[in-house]
Amino acid sequence: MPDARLVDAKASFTDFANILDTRVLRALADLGFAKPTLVQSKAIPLALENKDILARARTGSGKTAAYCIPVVQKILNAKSPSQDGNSSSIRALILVPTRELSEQVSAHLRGLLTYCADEVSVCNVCSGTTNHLQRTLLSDKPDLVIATPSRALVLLRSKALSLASLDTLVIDEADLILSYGHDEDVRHIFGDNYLPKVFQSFLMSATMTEDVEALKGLTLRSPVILKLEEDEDEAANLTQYSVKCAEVDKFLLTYVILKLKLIKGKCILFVNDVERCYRLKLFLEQFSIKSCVLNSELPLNSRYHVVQEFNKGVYDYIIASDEGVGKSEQDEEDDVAEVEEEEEEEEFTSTQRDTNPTPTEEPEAGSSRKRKHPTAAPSDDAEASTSKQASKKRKRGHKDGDKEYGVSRGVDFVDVSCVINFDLPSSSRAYTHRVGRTARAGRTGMALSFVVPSEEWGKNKVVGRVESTKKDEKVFDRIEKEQAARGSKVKEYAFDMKMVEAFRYRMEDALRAVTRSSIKEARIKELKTEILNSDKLKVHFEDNPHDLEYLRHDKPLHPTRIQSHMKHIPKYLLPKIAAVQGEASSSTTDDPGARILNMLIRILHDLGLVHGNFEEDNVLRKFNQDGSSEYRVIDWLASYPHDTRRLERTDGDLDMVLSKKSYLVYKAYKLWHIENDVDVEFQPRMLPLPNGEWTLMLTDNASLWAETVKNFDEEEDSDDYSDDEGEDRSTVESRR
Ligand SMILES: Nc1ncnc2c1ncn2[C@@H]1O[C@H](COP(=O)(O)OP(=O)(O)OP(=O)(O)O)[C@@H](O)[C@H]1O
Repeated sequence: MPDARLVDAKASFTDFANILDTRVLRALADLGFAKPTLVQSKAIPLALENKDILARARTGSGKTAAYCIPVVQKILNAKSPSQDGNSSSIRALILVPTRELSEQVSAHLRGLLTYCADEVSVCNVCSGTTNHLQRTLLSDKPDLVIATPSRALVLLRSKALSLASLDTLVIDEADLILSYGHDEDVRHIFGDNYLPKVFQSFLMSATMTEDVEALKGLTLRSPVILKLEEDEDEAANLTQYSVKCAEVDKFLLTYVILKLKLIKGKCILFVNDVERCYRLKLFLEQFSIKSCVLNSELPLNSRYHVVQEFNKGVYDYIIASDEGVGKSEQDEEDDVAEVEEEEEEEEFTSTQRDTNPTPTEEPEAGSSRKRKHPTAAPSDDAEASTSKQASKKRKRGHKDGDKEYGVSRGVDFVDVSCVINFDLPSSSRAYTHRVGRTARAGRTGMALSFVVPSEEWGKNKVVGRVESTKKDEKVFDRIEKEQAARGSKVKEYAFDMKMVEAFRYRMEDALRAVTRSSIKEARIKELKTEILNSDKLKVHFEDNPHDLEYLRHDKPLHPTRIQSHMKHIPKYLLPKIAAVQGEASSSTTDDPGARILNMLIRILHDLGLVHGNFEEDNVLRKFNQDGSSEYRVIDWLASYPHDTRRLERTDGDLDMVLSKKSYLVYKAYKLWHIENDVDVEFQPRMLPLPNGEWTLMLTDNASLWAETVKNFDEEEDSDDYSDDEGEDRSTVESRR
């Protein structure tokens, strides 16, 4: 459900019963769409009056349905018996900037068409199917085609796609479509006589940019402009922070944030290129922090699957790169700055200049009904500036990889708690879209951006010179200004650097292990795996969709040595548990609940004091990795009052008993871990030992537990609690 402030509280979809087909209304109800969002309630009736529409509404405001609903309805109207419109033709074209978005729009349309799929056919020509299949599908003249501009142009040129009967054209994410390098393609689509003279157009955009202005001139006639401005309150769901730090400190802070779970929930970490994706993934792997990568190199199916699974909650961390786009936008913003400078110079030298520029937002009612020809000569300064920038942009050409990849824009990531701009994007527009992946659908969210000060740039030998962060300060200035104009503030985040510093040694150790060759190796390995997943297994997964759950994208790549001790945070690095410090005073309390609680915290504390070699893998640390688990244990024990007696009884001999228990718990954990090669999410349980004591069990594996208990007698008298992984392994081997 989108943000309540974006929903039209006074309206309901049933209010549209006179203009929308009952099958569409039913599908909307199934999708859980009860009330339209503001952009939907405004756009749908106007669109069904055949008006051209330019809608500017913030990310996550429901723009997709705002155009999909009327487009579907128009097709149903056209095909209704009264219109005698059963002849097949392509009636609507939806242009999107990325293949990710084409998938998302298709999925939304599939939902909308649940009850009329026989009547309205849809073809997504970016879906990764073969050219041959696409041509066959298009020869059947689907009612609705979804494409990126470049894909559409290829098909138009080869005559596989004909738009002669087009009724509706939608350009979604209009502010992005040119920045994905589609500008030439768009100009050809509009300029090479592929489109009929009359059709209805929609331009949907999160921001109003010069690209949108350019498209507006190309495609809209007397449009209705829906501008759903954000006010301060609307932006309040998103809290934005920045940290000025050296390149290497980004790794340090990310390690601390993720390992200590300072952020709860799902997180997208944006980096600026593919290599950085793997560098960060391998770095986190050193600490057994699992993550998936998303970048333009990966096959479309894998990318799509990662997003789906992330949305379902299978993964917590995605490291995404949006390499191509920000660059061109940075150039564009730099160009604007350059052009502005040039103009300032001109202004300075020329007294002839018109000092009253025409207002940018004109009432549209009286404007010409003709669509502007794309090659028309620029008529004013603004267009001259635009064309200067456009020509600069064109000169730069495209990037390698899938230029139609893009996850920072438009993709509906669900329930993301935090966006970390590990690398600051290179434009303020890219920033807006990246942070728009959180605080969606009425939820709160946080964005944290690392900004490398110019005097720190290029100083670290291990991470080298990271070109993309060279202009961080300049870009950040723009970001701050743009956010301020939207009524939002990017606050400075103050980390407790004293606490963080303690982690530096480990961070540096991990960073050194992530060498260039290991990154290269990981990149190739991942690509191979994903291509295999994508192609060879595609058929299998189509037949057995449930098996997809076994296809994981967050497996460790392990091209570099993993140091097992890095997996855990040593006790001395952990923030102190407040209750332990206060135990003396609270132990005298009369409140039995508080006493139990206090004692348990003491026990957990003491569990951290097991003999020397256990330091690296002790149980308390494991608890602390999951910030809430000590409280889970406490909650659990509080609901078992009979344990209290036992614990009180053992209180006098606490150290001895707990050392033994710690050993068993540790042993169980180690065996489980080695056997399964997984990081277990522990659900602590209190279980009886053969000697009548109780201990914490950290695994649900019953046979493993039985094994541990069976060995208990043999080990009972042994003082050797040495941390010998070899011994653990052989125990596992012998059990096999
Ligand atoms: N009327 C509605 N009722 C309930 N949920 C809705 C409604 N409209 C849209 N949503 C949901 O809100 C989320 C955001 O919608 P959508 O992706 O269309 O936003 P958007 O404006 O296109 O955002 P962006 O600019 O980032 O692409 C989606 O999960 C969508 O299913």
